[in-house]
Amino acid sequence: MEVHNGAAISLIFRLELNTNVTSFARVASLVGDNGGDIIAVDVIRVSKETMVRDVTINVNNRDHGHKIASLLNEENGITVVAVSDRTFLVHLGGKIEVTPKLQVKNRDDLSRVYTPHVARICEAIHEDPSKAFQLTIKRNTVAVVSDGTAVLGLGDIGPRAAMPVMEGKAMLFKQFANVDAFPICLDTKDPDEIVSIVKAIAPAFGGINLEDIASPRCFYIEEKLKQELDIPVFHDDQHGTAVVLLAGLINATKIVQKPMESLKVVVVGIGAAGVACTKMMLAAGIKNILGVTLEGVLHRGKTYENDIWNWYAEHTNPENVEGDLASAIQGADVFVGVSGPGVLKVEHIKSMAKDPIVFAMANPTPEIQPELAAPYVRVLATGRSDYPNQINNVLCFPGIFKGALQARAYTINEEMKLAAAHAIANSVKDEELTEDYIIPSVFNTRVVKAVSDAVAKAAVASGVARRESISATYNF
Ligand SMILES: NC(=O)c1ccc[n+]([C@@H]2O[C@H](COP(=O)([O-])OP(=O)(O)OC[C@H]3O[C@@H](n4cnc5c(N)ncnc54)[C@H](O)[C@@H]3O)[C@@H](O)[C@H]2O)c1
Ligand SMILES: O=C(O)C[C@H](O)C(=O)O
Ligand SMILES: [Mg+2]
Repeated sequence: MEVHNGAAISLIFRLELNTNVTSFARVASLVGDNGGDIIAVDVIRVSKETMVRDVTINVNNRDHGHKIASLLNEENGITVVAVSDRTFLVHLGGKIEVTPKLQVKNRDDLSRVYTPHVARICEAIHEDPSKAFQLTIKRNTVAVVSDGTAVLGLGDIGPRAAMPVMEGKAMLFKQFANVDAFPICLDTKDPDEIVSIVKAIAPAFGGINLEDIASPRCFYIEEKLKQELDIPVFHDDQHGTAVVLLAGLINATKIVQKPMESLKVVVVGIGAAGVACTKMMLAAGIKNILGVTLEGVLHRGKTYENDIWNWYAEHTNPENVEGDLASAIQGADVFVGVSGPGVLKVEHIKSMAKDPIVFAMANPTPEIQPELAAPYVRVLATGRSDYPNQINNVLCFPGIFKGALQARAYTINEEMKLAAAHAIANSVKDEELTEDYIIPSVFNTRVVKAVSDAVAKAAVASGVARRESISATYNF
């Protein structure tokens, strides 16, 4: 079986065929024989002797694409005019734009949306700042803030390179929950500076979604902002991931018929996601959790430079196991990977308890390739959309913010996160539940509605809502 490290790349080859010399069938066989997968063909131009076609071909990686391009070019009667990567094409000029809600058609309209009449709106908000929720975009707008230090599993690639991910998150906020979101990538890694910038931009927003900020700084930044702001501040890589992980685990344990409290769980990568997932699992009643870092299993008897690891060692690993992943994973029921590619080996899985549950959630390349793990596991999930069971925070952040905004919540608290996790888990009905369907699809529109309703209700019940009469509107 072909094992690839990334998702298949879709390339559009613009080919000019000399129809006196060759035919399209020759292209198809050359591509097919060399492992390419033709998924679409468009005719661009036809003349007496030539035909120009755009042929969309899925290849394994860039080298594979280059190889197919040279083979086609070497063939008599075929000229490769251009090759475009479809993923780059969808990113040209960015992925989002600002669209006005109404048209300014005449001077009268202009005087209302802008000077002079807008001044009355400004004064009304000046007199009563809570009116910002009624009279500005604040009520439905979230800032997606990153410093580019932990972008997916790519690491510290900087604020410019982080933008495509943040634009993607903004797109998903809009498409799935009709929440407007702005990507804001900051050219600073100074935690206090980040806090003060986010605080300063907060008036425009109803919520702050922190994204891809490396640990341990992310904990300080989030805590400080939560203290300073009266709108929800939510580090997606921590809490969004933890919510979806818990949802997946609730359903996976139904399949293997093991009670939560009995589970032994190994978490690899004790950063933002790993810490939050662990806290969520502890809250769900799991007692035996072991955290594995590059230095080995976190245990008591050692003082770590990273303070959160000292907390971790205190609150997990009841038997105070030492050593590496191989020793930690013996007899484990669940593997949770939020680290990087290639961490988990088949040998590790073979040493797990019966019916192993493996959640290899590193992006874009999981801790083990699903094709390698599949024969040895009972339930397998990744963070990616191209395999079954996508455990990804996209199942949480649109709905949890929608619910929080709907309730005009001050914060997103534990009750709201738990409500979101159960709403996601319950979106898969018992009769639908299988090893390959423990978590609903991102495209299941029931999920956002279920999550936002449950979260808004939990906000009211836990006393953090500014608005108690909640009726959501969904424009999809
Ligand atoms: N599927 C999802 O929804 C989801 C959500 C959040 C994060 N993630 C993924 O989880 C990973 C971590 O993200 P984060 O935000 O927690 O980043 P982070 O930088 O806060 O933490 C990553 C941690 O993993 C550790 N690590 C890296 N390689 C390791 C290895 N081989 N063994 C042990 N530890 C290792 C790092 O030292 C660091 O402590 C990334 O790949 C990210 O894409 C997935
Ligand atoms: O961006 C994603 O796909 C999930 C998560 O936020 C991550 O950082 O990997
Ligand atoms: Mg992220």
